[in-house]
Amino acid sequence: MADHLLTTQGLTIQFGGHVAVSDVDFQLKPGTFKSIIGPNGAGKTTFFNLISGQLKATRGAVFFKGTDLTGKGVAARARMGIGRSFQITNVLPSLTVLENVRMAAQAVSGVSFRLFSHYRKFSALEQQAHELLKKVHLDSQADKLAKNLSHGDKRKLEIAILLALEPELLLLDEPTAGMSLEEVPAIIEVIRELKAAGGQTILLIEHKIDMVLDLSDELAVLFNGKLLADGTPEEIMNNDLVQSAYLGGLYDDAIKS
Ligand SMILES: Nc1ncnc2c1ncn2[C@@H]1O[C@H](COP(=O)(O)OP(=O)(O)OP(=O)(O)O)[C@@H](O)[C@H]1O
Repeated sequence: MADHLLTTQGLTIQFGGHVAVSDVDFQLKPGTFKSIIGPNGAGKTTFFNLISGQLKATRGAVFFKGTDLTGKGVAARARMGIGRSFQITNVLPSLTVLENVRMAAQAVSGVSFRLFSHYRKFSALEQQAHELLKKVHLDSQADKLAKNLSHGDKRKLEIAILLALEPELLLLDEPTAGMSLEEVPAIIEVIRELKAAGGQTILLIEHKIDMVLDLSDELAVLFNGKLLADGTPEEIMNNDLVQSAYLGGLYDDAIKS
């Protein structure tokens, strides 16, 4: 376990009679880009919610850097370095793009509003926010109100806000969800550059199989809440169990999206 950034052991959650995540043993090495694939309802988002603390496991445990996260809430897990995006965008609409990121950077730096009036600290945070906006190709829109961004740009802003929280592990839940086809390449490029920069270990949920194969070092397949397979993209694509149980559906999803 020591070599892994994230481990789950027997991770299970039951909603009434339905087991949404079932006895999942999962490992993620630091620096890896791993994607979780699986058909609609397979348990992917629920698995993320169990890692980030939005949901409590019925059984089993999540370990982050060797620490058992049982009993730790969302905020404690975020402070430990787990940053998570959602399928729905999560930005403050009436603030500017820059303010959204600066507020997140401020929260991490612990600079209070009283001290915030201190010009040097303020400008350092603004500088940091601009750097983060550059990483997601949004710096030219820094002064725009977040609500006036396109959907695709809101998703980029959300990633910049997450990066401001300096996560070691980035959980990206379908970053292309709801995007127009024209918007997709830009977000893929942002994620590709994040991977190349190497600052974070990234776990991605995504239905777009081309994107997953293009970016991922490893793939995990969830099916009916169970971890069906885990390995390199090549191993997964050649896995008979995955082929017979799942890949038909995956391609159908990829074509529809
Ligand atoms: N809070 C909840 N209460 C009851 N059932 C839930 C809850 N959250 C998820 N489920 C159920 O758990 C199963 C897994 O859902 P989940 O959203 O994790 O799937 P998914 O693989 O992320 O699907 P998608 O690709 O469509 O986002 C589904 O059957 C879903 O209806």
